[in-house]
Amino acid sequence: MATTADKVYQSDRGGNGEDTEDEFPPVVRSTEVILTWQHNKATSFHLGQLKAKLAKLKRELLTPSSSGGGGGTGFDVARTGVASVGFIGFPSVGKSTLMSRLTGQHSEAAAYEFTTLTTVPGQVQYNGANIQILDLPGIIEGAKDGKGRGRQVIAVAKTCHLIFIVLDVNKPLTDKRVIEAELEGFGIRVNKEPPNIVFRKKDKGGLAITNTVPLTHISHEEIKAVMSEYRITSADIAIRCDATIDDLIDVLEARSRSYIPVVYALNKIDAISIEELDLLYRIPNACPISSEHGWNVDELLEMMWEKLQLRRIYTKPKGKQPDYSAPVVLRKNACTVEDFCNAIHKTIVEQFKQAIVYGRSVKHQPQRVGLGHELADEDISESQLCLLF
Ligand SMILES: Nc1nc2c(ncn2[C@@H]2O[C@H](COP(=O)(O)OP(=O)(O)OP(=O)(O)O)[C@@H](O)[C@H]2O)c(=O)[nH]1
Ligand SMILES: [K+]
Ligand SMILES: [Mg+2]
Repeated sequence: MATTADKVYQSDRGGNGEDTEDEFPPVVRSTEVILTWQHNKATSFHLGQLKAKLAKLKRELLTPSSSGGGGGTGFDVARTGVASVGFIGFPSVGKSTLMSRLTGQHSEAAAYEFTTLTTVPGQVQYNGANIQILDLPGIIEGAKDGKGRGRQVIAVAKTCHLIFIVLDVNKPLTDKRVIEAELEGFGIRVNKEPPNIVFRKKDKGGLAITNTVPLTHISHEEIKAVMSEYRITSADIAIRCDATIDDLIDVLEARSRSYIPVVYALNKIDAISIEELDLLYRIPNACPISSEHGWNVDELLEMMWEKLQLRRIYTKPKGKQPDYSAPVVLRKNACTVEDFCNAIHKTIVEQFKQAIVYGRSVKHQPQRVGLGHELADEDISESQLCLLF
């Protein structure tokens, strides 16, 4: 009796010169399909399980208690301002030179590696907002795994609202990918939104997996494998994006993930040609600069402002013009009228009834709004006295 392999062999040889496709018996072809499918199913399950295992191990490695000093405590500094920006990069790319240039705060810069040995904080005022800048020691490849003091350095960056990845344009562009991988390995997600997956654990009822878009990267088998690795037997999993296994794991590991915007500061452009500079401008989220000469740092600050997505709220004394010189600056995820009140004084909310707001967040100019109302950038709110009526 001819085996499948025999038939494939015969078929490959093309029989009597006839069309190969026609000679292939339909029954064998469907067996082939099933075999491949079963193989993939097993592989998928395995892959899902392995990825989940790996993610769990990594998390344990990054938890300070089990890692022997993996936390950022040693390098952390007191936070000031409405947002903080951390500098990450290989040694001697010019982080400290940039720090001194942006903030006026001196941070030792020199031609030898590891000049900076601890976090150096500074501050920049931009659009009326105080923004903290953190110059950090250089990291090397393998930092996330404990090489050098990289883990403490990346742990500080993980608590920042924005990261500047500083790169030396005279070095290979592959350095960009290496640094990104270091951050990713530490649970930082670079210029990414959390995956659109709603996960709800339940006491019973098994796994209910739904998807609103076709899934091209992940099968239900893989999802089940990941869940089994996490010992989750009952849950609602609503997938609303073309998710990968890694996305699913990111949702399960949400507490150890930080979604942080990144700007690539491509430094030392004074050492390259105009043609090379042209190429650098094509890199997304990048800003070519020369820290030493102060070239294009204005554009870098503009990008910083854009990425931080801060909102300026101007106060307006009743019957007078708004005070445009000193806005109350709020972050996008904390910009309600309540946040605004708390930014002025904690006791305001207790007596609050309504606020009078002018600007893009309201339909009518002005409009009376409650504590939950979200304010937009450059809104005007009548002063605290008028909040109470
Ligand atoms: N040509 C040129 N050299 C620069 C520029 N910025 C910094 N440098 C030089 O690069 C060297 C390293 O600068 P640092 O600011 O100490 O670099 P760093 O990234 O803070 O280094 P570590 O703290 O050791 O990680 C110094 O010799 C600087 O003068 C620049 O824009 N152009
Ligand atoms: K240096
Ligand atoms: Mg330095």
